[in-house]
Amino acid sequence: MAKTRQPQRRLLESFTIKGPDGVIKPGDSVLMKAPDSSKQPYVARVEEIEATGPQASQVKFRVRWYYRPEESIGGRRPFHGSKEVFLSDHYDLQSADTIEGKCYVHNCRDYTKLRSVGTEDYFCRFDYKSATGSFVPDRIAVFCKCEMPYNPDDFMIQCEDCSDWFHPSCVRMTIKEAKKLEHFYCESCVAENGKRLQKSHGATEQSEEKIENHARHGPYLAQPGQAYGLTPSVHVLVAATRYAYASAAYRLLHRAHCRAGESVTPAMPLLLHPRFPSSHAACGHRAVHGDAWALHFPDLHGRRQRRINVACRATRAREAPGSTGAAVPPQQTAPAAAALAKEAHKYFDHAVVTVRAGDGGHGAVLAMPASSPSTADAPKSPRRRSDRGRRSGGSKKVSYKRNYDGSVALPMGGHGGDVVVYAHEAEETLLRFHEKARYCAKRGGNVGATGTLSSRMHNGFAGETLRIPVPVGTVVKRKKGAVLADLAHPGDEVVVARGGQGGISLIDVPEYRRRKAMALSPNIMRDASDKVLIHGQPGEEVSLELILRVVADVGLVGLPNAGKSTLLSAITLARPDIADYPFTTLMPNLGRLGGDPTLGALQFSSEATLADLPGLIEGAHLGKGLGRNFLRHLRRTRVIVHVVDAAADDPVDDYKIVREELRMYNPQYLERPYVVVLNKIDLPKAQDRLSSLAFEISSIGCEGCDDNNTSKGNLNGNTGEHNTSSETKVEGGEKELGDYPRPQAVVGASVLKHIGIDEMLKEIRAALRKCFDHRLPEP
Ligand SMILES: Nc1nc2c(ncn2[C@@H]2O[C@H](COP(=O)(O)OP(=O)(O)OP(=O)(O)O)[C@@H](O)[C@H]2O)c(=O)[nH]1
Ligand SMILES: [Mg+2]
Repeated sequence: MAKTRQPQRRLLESFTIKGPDGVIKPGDSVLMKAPDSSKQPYVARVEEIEATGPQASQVKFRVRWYYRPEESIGGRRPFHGSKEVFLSDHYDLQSADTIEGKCYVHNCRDYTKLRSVGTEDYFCRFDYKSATGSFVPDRIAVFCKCEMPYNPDDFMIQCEDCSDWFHPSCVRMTIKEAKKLEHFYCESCVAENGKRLQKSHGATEQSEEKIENHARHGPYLAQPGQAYGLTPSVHVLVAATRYAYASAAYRLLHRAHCRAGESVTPAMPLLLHPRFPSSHAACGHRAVHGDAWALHFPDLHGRRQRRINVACRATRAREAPGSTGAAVPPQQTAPAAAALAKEAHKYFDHAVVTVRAGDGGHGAVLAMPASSPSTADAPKSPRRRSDRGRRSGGSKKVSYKRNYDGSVALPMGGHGGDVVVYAHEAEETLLRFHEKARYCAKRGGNVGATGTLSSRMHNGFAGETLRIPVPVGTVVKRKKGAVLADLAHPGDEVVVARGGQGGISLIDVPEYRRRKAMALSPNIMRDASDKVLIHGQPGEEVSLELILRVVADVGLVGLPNAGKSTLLSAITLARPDIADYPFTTLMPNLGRLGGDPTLGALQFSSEATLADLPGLIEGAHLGKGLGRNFLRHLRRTRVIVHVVDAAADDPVDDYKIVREELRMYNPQYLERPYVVVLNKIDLPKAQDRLSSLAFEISSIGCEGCDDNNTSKGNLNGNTGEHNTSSETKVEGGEKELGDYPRPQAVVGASVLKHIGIDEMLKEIRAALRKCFDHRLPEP
């Protein structure tokens, strides 16, 4: 039998087809006719050109197919571009007749730089394994807060600060609006802005630090007329970033030395408290808008005198009254004013924060694995013929996790993290919430985005709950809304924002396999609108108001310098600042009073927490001095202790001033049991008039009306209070001071010299016991 000779095969360097740019070489990309003319042509890369004869029909192309997203297992995903193709490991031999023309497959970066994208332009960023449906690389960088891989078809905007990219819809903008933007800053950069503003003053930071150090190591008594020369730029910076500092100092000056009509002069001594810069000292104080003035004080070692020119919310420059050149030039005050307007007051007991729970993680569109029995039903297409054998090889039944009803349990995106606020004993103030006012919990994890359904597939991990500690006694409420919780005890907590639910996963199956797949799971992807199901739900975002009410049984009140802090330090282990100038105490100090050993423990044990409040002055209820900010802290106290300086000019008047301020702020404070301590009786002036003072004070008030005072009063800290959203002043009661109960006791003491302490403690404990008595149910 004659042998048939195989035609000799030779490789060509190029082959020319009809049309412009018709020379095709190995490595070029080509479009190849689909068997169905209504379909898009296939894209392939030419590997070799071989010819078995001179005719065109005898030329064959060895090609490597590019897959379109629709043709891949798992199908098109939201981040796939319309011109995206994947370079597969699927090789084929195709006749030269099937080539339609040349095309260009760019890498992703070059593609995004194209000025115009023609019909023959494509891009490729993944290699694709057609047998398993896996991609190389299997992970790519994600952008935007929705954590989507980049889709070149989607318009995105870039934050000028952090350089992150965002979809306009994810930052609540339309594409049109986004295109109009000249500058864009993302939310987190805007929130950080305050800090950045300060950092931008790098050149002057050192001077500022010195000033802060100086203030921290005070107090200092400045000498008049001496100046420390800071450059003009520094003093503007001081005005811009140290508002609390400046205005607090100003207030002291004003309080101590200025009467109506007088103005601040540089000849006045000035006291600076170490805690001014970081404390709430300036809260409630409103220096005259546009005022500029000079502060004089020695440096840390007392060697040099410094002068800082400051402007308080200076919208216009004006010469400091009687100052030695303290006027702030207008061109320098303008930026300062802008910065000042942005700077918030720093209340230690009030803060507004925004919290955002984590978004739910995304589910995924999963493909049935190749080993699924239904794969055998795939239609026969010329280009898939070559790898059919490989894919249908495994007919082993795959076991999946199943729900109770027998359907396949598909993995879900992780739940977004909740936000919880809880009371923690280690926290003392809300000051840190002025530094950082936005808190975000973590989002849930996504289900593997390029996954194929397998029995080992897990749910996305749940976002961690964000737990925010606040001081015990903090009231958490929605901003301008309802109270969510009163965290009065350590460990109390409230969930303020709930994380979003994770998205579900879907099985993506072609039409011909759908019926079988439906039997497997109810989550069969039908159309593009199902995307919503796979996206995790957004986490809640709420603005919260945090209001701290000190939790104390006994409140110490009195004029500045009366000796409240000294009293606290004498009977508890607390060590508050004590000094012979007004407003030494700027924040309430707490101390724990031990139980009375003679009483035994349990309910009549007189263990109690004492709060030493900053000094009250006349007009405190209207915001004068520091007092009004702290009157709210009496809300939870059961007993009030009035500390009166018995050596003062008019102690009775001092006592009445404080009582009147309490009445004007909240008349119910006057209904609580109270003890008056006539302090400083070690001084001869006080000793001489002690008995007359005690008589006079104990006769202020009505007899007999104190029997029911504790029941009306706030025994548990809330009863009968005006429980409004913020601390509301109860305007003027009908009653006069004389209509309220008399003191439980008036005791003379010298807390400094430890005279009369025992008697004073006995009276305080008796008053506390009285409260407990009223709390007990009737026998
Ligand atoms: N002689 C005498 N001086 C006292 C006595 N108690 C307090 N002082 C002095 O009074 C001054 C003021 O004391 P503080 O305890 O700081 O007064 P305060 O009421 O807490 O003052 P503010 O915090 O400013 O409201 C200090 O110099 C104390 O030494 C006392 O019993 N006798
Ligand atoms: Mg004090």
